[in-house]
Amino acid sequence: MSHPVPPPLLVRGATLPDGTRADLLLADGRVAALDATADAGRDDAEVLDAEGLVVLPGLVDLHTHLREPGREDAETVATGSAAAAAGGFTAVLAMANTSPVTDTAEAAERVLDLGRAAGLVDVQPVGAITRGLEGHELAELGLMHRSRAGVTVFSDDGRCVADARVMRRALEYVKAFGGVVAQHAQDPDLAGPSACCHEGELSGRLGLPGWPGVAEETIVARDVMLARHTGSRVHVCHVSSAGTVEVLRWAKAQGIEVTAEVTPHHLLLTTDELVGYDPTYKVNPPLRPSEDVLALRAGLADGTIDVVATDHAPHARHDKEHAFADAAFGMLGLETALAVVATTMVAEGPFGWDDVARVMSTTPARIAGLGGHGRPLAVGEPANLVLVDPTARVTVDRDASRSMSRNNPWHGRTLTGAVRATVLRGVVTHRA
Ligand SMILES: NC(=O)N[C@@H](CC(=O)O)C(=O)O
Ligand SMILES: [Zn+2]
Ligand SMILES: [Zn+2]
Repeated sequence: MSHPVPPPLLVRGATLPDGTRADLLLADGRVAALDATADAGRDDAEVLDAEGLVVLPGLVDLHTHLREPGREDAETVATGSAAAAAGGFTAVLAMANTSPVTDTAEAAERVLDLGRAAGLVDVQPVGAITRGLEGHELAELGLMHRSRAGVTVFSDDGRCVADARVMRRALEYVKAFGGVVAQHAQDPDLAGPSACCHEGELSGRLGLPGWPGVAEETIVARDVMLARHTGSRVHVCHVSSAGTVEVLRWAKAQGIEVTAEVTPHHLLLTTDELVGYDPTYKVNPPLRPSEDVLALRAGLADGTIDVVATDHAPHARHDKEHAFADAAFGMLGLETALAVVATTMVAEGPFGWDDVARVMSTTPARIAGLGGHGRPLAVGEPANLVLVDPTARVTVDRDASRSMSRNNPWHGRTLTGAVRATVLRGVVTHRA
């Protein structure tokens, strides 16, 4: 595909993640100059005033549900890409639980092409681990990897690969080409088919069937041992419990190849949200008590949890607006992720912006093997970046979303930090 060459862009007066100030000249899709006088001799450059703004490498989301094909009433690749760009992302991994499931090379290439047609972020398909997400027969892992889509991340997300033998085979298979198996850790026997929130005192009071953190922890414990046994890489999706953080800490100390993500909602929201039975807060894994939230923040701060991933999960009104027990699981996340991380980990936490760049760009790009993303802001690197106003206070309005769906748990909340511009290969994909 041929792209028109974007005009040169001068990002003036930005603060780099390490706190230093610089001008960045972007030309031919790359960082052409980076210093205090980058504008010298480039009168043709369009100027982006970045005074007071932090510049980060474009964000990379390891866990996005774009719903196309199959549920274009909830989201399309185009609307999800627009939401991603508005959230500061330049690349997203599109989960495989679409209809049909992304379990063939053709299906993966179709998602890749839809992403290219939308043109706002790089959409990298995740391949299913098993055919139809059924948990039994391995999908075409090798063919998906060798296809134009170059799939390296495989996940049955939405469902847990409960059969240890299947998980072992998947790990062995992807090892040959350096792939990674991303697990939705939820033991179906321990969690039960109707579980819809955290199992605890509150679920009893509300009369809702719950599932305990141990249903996640036992799967993660099993999977890290399978990763050790096979010498392959496992990634744990949306960690929600303190016990899982302990398992991960132990596994990493052993040198086991495991990485893990936490979602913005699990970093800030707790079971307290459930008292009003609002299905917006129904999500898998469920919101947990504040002890878990604090352990997740500590795990992210000390590197036990590697990345923040959104698990952006749009749902149409007719799937979400039901009694709590009957509503779909999942909540939006792309447009608010950076602000939630800025609020919980920077404004009220131990993170610098270099840490944000690490957990939302550099490390997710490395886990997914996305060469052109998560690169340092340096001369010669692809011009993928986001400009952030670090002190802006923004009250979230779900109706201002680019997503087609409205299941936004942050509606009406005021967060610190706002995305002002997103740039993909030198082209502005979002400006606010
Ligand atoms: N997180 C959710 O509650 N739902 C996700 C599936 C998933 O991430 O497990 C979805 O596809 O809607
Ligand atoms: Zn999941
Ligand atoms: Zn998910």
